[in-house]
Amino acid sequence: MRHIEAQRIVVKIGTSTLTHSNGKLNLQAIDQLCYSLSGLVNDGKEIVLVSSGAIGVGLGQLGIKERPSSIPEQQALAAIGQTQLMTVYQQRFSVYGQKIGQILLTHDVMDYPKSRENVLNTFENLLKLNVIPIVNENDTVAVDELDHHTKFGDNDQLSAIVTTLIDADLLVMLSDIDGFYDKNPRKFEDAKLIQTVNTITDETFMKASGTGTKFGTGGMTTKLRAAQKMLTENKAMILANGENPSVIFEILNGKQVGTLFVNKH
Ligand SMILES: Nc1ncnc2c1ncn2[C@@H]1O[C@H](COP(=O)(O)OP(=O)(O)O)[C@@H](O)[C@H]1O
Ligand SMILES: N[C@@H](CCC(=O)OP(=O)(O)O)C(=O)O
Repeated sequence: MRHIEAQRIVVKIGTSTLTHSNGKLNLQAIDQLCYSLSGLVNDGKEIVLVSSGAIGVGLGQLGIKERPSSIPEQQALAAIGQTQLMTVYQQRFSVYGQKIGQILLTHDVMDYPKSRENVLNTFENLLKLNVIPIVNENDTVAVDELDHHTKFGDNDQLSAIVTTLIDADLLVMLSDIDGFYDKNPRKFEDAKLIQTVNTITDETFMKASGTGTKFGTGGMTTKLRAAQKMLTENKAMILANGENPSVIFEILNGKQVGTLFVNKH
């Protein structure tokens, strides 16, 4: 058993968990996610959801099989997919009487004190109202250019930024894999799950590689960067399989699932 005490929790869910490999929405996962998070709010927890999926859902809607490589095309798909994604969240959360709000952010939100303050105020007020803020990167304005501090398409690190900004106790990262392994389990059958990570070094990064599906973006590397930020902030992160998002209840009950990234005390 693990001792997990968390009141304010950020949950990040990736495209590969929200969509099937044919590009269609994984309604079972989405429904279970909405049910679980609503249940936690009813139990008095403060929950923020960082949800990817805009580009993946946009692809599915247009019936496009491959993710285009150009940023403008991806941005257009995100604009299409984000509204569909929020519509589905709105429908599914409302079944459980749960209200939601949308927050679109860029990675540089922490760099500008006024933006930071305004975003934080929005989060605090939504949480006070028992609303679940649903965050995604503002894909339309985010670009990967040297004159701009943002990096397009990395919600793993964005979720770590949000966790830090709102001073949450725990970041739960739901992916399409059971946790962090000593090598990529999709390539190596003998890969072993690591249950706890206390420090992240270059050696840790050597164990990580790219994405598991054609819709995921950062692979394990961006998840490790997020975990690294959490350890620097003395916060905890759990990486677990989001196939059944109700796994969050097991996590909060201290069951040994996924990989826990935490500083040694
Ligand atoms: N050491 C590792 N342990 C676990 N997964 C790894 C590792 N190295 C690479 N991966 C890959 O990272 C993938 C998860 O990242 P990604 O596809 O970006 O998912 P998401 O859409 O949830 O962000 C896994 O499916 C796996 O293929
Ligand atoms: N903002 C993008 C997601 C970027 C991203 O980090 O995706 P993922 O690797 O699936 O978590 C979108 O909504 O499609």
